[in-house]
Formats: sequence, C-alpha cells, structure tokens
Amino acid sequence: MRAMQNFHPRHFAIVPAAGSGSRMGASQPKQYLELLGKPLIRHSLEVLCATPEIDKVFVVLSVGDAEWKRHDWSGLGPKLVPLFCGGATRADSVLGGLRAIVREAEQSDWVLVHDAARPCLARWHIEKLIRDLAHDEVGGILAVPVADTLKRSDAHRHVLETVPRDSLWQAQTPQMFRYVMLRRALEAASNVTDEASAIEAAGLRPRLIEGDATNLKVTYPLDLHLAEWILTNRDSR
Ligand SMILES: Nc1ccn([C@@H]2O[C@H](COP(=O)(O)OP(=O)(O)OP(=O)(O)O)[C@@H](O)[C@H]2O)c(=O)n1
Ligand SMILES: C[C@](O)(CO)[C@H](O)COP(=O)(O)O
Repeated sequence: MRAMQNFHPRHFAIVPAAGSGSRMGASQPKQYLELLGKPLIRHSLEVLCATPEIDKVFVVLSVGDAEWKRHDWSGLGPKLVPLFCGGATRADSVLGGLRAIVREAEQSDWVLVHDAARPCLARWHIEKLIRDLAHDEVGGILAVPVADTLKRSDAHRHVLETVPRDSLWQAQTPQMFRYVMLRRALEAASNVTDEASAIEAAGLRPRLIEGDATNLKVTYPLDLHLAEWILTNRDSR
C-alpha cells in the first residue's frame, strides 16, 4: 500500500463476482446469465468503465472461474482488470480484491464496491455518490428509504410486531470508502453482508446517499425480468 499523501484521490471500482447464485437456482452463476443479449455482469461493467471518474475496474472472480475467459471483454477497454481471488463470502471476495491491488492503491484512494448482481447501475448513480461524498471523511453508500410497512414474524410466519420504518433504508451498491479504512474494517469484521457494516463495526458512520429502486439486486428469477424491463425502458444511462 502506498502511504503517500494523496491530494487527488483516485476512484477504483471493485466488483465482487465470485458468488454461486444459489437463490437463483440456475445452471450457472447469475453474473453470467444472459440479460438482453450479454452476460448480466457486463451491464454494470460497461457503465463503470465508461464513467470518467473511475480509474480502474477490478472484477473479483472465483479462483476456479472458467467462464470469464469464454467471453470477449476487450470492448470495455483497458480499465477492466479480472482478479481470480474470490473467497467463501462476499466480504472475503472484496477483501481479496483489496489485498490484490495493494501495490496500486494509495491509502486515501476511494474504492467503490459494486455487486456484479446489480446490472441496472446507471451513470448518475455513480456520479451522485462520488460528488456527494467527495469531501466526506468516512464515505457512504447508495440506499433507498424503505417504502413498505414492515412486519417482524415469529417462527410460524405470524406477525409479532410492526417495525416503525422511520429512518430505515435499504442498502444498495456502490458502497464507497477509502482504501485503507475499508481494508482495515473488513479485516476486523466478521459476518458482514456489506462494506458499510464493517465500517459501522469500526465505530464510524457511513452516509446514506439516496439512489432509486431501479438499482435492484438480481437474486431470484423474477428479478431478471425486472432488470430487463428497467434496462429496456430507462430514458438514458
Ligand atoms: N463468495 C462470494 C459471494 C458473493 N459474491 C458476490 O457478491 C454479490 C452479492 O451477492 P449475492 O447476491 O448474494 O450473490 P450470490 O452469493 O451469488 O447469491 P446467493 O446468495 O443466492 O448464492 C454478487 O455479485 C456475488 O457474485 C462474491 O463475490 N463472493
Ligand atoms: C451488499 C448488498 O447488495 C446491499 O444490499 C447486500 O447486502 C448483499 O447481500 P447478499 O446477502 O450477499 O445478497
């Protein structure tokens, strides 16, 4: 890690793509399922690579990933770098990616972690996150306020209580933090499902930057149809 003072921090994207897609139940990991004629992961990689503020895009793949090389990624340009260092969990994969870029990243460079499983990322999502967090000491995440009434259930799916939704947000990606802060937080954290949780566990408070519901995570088969509809009907990217 380069410790030099960095007055013009760069922005690196890390895209964890080493999951198996068990909830999708498809014959291959969901990042490679076809969405509008291309692998699902390609949609967000194209947007990340085309965003001028992003210097490089590192894709974290499973060590044994044989699918990546079956596709031609050259159209995305020189910013795109595959790393075959995925781990057992999403957090392990992100940490593996951070360790792999240690010679490239300076401590204060920004890292934007984006799920390969969120193909509807738009340029404005990235630009708003970067703009709004540019002078923030901690960093933050894209998120949307919870819109539905929330119920907590018992083991038999009866309602135990209604949970007040005031101040509740749904976390999305990208999640943007300084290289060194994120790496240390993930090294110290356990059982976290996003980067912000690791930063929170370190006693810090990530900011919530309002995005929108189009940036959905493809988890179940229905989500693929929703993503297709969003990408087809969106005005501009
Ligand atoms: N060991 C893992 C697990 C997940 N991910 C990535 O983290 C993102 C969000 O995870 P999720 O939607 O849960 O994907 P999967 O783990 O593939 O799905 P499932 O939980 O249904 O198995 C995905 O881009 C996924 O590829 C990863 O890089 N390494
Ligand atoms: C990071 C994330 O997409 C934010 O909503 C989410 O936490 C990933 O969770 P998963 O359980 O790995 O799907």
